[in-house]
Amino acid sequence: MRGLPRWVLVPATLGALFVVVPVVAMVARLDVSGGLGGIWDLLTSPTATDALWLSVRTSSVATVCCVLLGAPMALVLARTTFPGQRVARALVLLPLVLPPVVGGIALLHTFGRRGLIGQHLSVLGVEVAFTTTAVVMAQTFVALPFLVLSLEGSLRTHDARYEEVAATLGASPTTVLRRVTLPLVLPGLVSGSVLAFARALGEFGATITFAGSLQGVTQTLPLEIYLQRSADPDAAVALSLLLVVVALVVTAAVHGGPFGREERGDPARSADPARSADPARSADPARSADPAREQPVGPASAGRVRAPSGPTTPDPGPSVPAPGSALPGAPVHVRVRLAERGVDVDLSVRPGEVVAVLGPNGAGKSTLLQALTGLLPHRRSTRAEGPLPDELRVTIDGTVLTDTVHGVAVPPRRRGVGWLTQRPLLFGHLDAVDNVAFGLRARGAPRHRARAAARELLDALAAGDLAARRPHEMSGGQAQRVSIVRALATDPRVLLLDEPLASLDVGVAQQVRRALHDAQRAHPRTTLLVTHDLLDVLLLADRAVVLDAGRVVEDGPAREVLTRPRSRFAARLAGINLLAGTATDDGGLRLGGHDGPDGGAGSAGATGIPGTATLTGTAAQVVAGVVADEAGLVPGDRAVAMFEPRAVAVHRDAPSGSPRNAFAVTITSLEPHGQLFRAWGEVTGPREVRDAVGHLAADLTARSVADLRLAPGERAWFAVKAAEVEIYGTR
Ligand SMILES: Nc1ncnc2c1ncn2[C@@H]1O[C@H](COP(=O)(O)OP(=O)(O)OP(=O)(O)O)[C@@H](O)[C@H]1O
Repeated sequence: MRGLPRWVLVPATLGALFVVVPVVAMVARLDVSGGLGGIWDLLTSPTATDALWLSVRTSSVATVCCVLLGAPMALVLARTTFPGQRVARALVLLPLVLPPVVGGIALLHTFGRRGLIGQHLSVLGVEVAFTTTAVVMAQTFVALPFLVLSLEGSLRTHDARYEEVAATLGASPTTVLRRVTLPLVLPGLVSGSVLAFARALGEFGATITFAGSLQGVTQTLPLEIYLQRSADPDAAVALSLLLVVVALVVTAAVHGGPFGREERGDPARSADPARSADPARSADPARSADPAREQPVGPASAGRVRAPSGPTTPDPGPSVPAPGSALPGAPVHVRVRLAERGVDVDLSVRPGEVVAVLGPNGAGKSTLLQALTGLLPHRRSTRAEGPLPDELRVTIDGTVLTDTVHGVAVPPRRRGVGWLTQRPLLFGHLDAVDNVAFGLRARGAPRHRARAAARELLDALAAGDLAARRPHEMSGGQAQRVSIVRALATDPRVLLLDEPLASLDVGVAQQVRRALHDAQRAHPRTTLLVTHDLLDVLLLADRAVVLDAGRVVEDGPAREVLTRPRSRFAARLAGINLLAGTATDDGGLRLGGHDGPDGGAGSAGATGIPGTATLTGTAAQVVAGVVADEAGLVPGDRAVAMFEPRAVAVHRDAPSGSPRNAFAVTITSLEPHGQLFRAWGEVTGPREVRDAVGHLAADLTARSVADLRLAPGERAWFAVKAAEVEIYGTR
């Protein structure tokens, strides 16, 4: 009863009684005066055994027909979209709402001697109506929706990305269906089959209408019960009981068996690091951007790593070159212009380069990666769409993999692109070895060789102890490590990492980061890494690209982007305050005046005192600072002013005295930051100033927080000396 209100028991009990009492009443009605022998004679009479045997046979065949027809129907309904899909689903489920007798009439008009199809079959000497085949057809007609509904529901609750990952590992659509989709939804398929069998077993109306009632041919148990009702009511009750027992045995056997507990083999619920996730951690870059929270990763095990086998020759032998003797990865060029998603990005990546793709939610990072995997739904673009039609173009190592203008679309399995997501997406019905071997087998390697190679790779990447474990027996971090090995096993030319550490605890993330770091050192691959974590950028990336609103707003060497950010997102990630504006003629920064650091609007009037202005948050727009030597700024150039949170002094009242840059703020959050507290304040004042400054961070001691009585929602002033402000150009 945990979590449930007690009153629920009342309707639940009533419902159970509503089902059970009539069955009990029927049993009570049984005439046992002549002893059990009399009942036994009734049940074993030739008509009864014929009917039972026919029912079991036809229901079994009908169930097989339901699986053969219904499983593809469920797949199409759950995994595709097409015009009229709702109508199609309604039609498929029609037999659920139709009285069975109507179904029988419909079948008769289709397959009867003078029916739509039956008349042609008749010519060929094939009669369907009033045969055992007609019984199976009637049962299939009424039972099919049960299987489709059950399986479609199961498919929809399972993440389709398991199948997408399998495709990127090299599996053909049929292999994905056979080795991933069906095992994934097997419990749903079995439940659907049981439902279909039970429905077929009890079928009456359609059968009697379409197949008639001929003993041994079409007279199933429900028909026999109906006929006995007037001839011998006791026999009808005994046979009814028999039907109940058969239905109960079948249902109990399946539900109590290996498929009864769905979660046992359900990878969607296993090894999901999201279980231990701290959502706030990945949502706010500033929170995770604290290098003090983790120790740097060392290349300790890089030299031990051995190479994964090639995609078509899964020989587990070759060693990876020592770190430094970089195998050049493949050069990548990707162009994504999708009006629907507001994304317009053109990116080239050098061979072996690791590019961190940064940006706020909805910036277009996943879209960029999807374009590379070949999983982004698209259609061929035409010039008729306008001057800038949607366009996807992907080349890897000079080979065009996607080109919507020329209609090129190489499927994910032939791209040589490895894809790692936030969830490990390990296949729950396979152990770690078989998960890693999956890609090799999909490329034709014999099972024993693929497994041997997988074992060696797991050992090489320090995950050998997990070899025999299924995903639900692993922690989130262990599953993610196995997932990395699986992605590397097919030796992808390009590796796409879509926040693979985002849901992991700090310590676990460190292990997984180490695994990635070691693998990259041992065998450099061209890599795109989507992350919100400063450490990922610092330790894994050569270059950082910042996206905002579907555009590249910053692109440069990773360390430079973090130490000299030009976009607000990168500044926030790096824990730096960044203000955008234009250079003044005396070394200051006039806020706003151009599109802002991330392309946002902003234009400030020039009423401040250049160079030494105090920002009141209401009227002044010029920030005083020190212009970087190499900036070479001329007045009017786009520029940013940068200062560290620890350089910010916090006051409750407007500061006076020496000239300072001062900002009126409303405190939005306070969070621990190492030994200090970091206060975030939203700048108040005219829109131009708010656009140019946004949020500012200030670091202060716990004592200062207490003395100032700072709390979210309180007003305060953030002040920074001009000497602490660095000004440099943005283009
Ligand atoms: N299937 C889709 N159909 C239509 N638009 C989509 C779809 N998926 C994403 N978008 C839109 O495309 C834009 C880019 O989304 P995308 O998922 O690439 O962003 P992201 O940077 O990866 O965000 P996040 O950090 O939240 O994952 C967003 O405006 C989003 O709403």
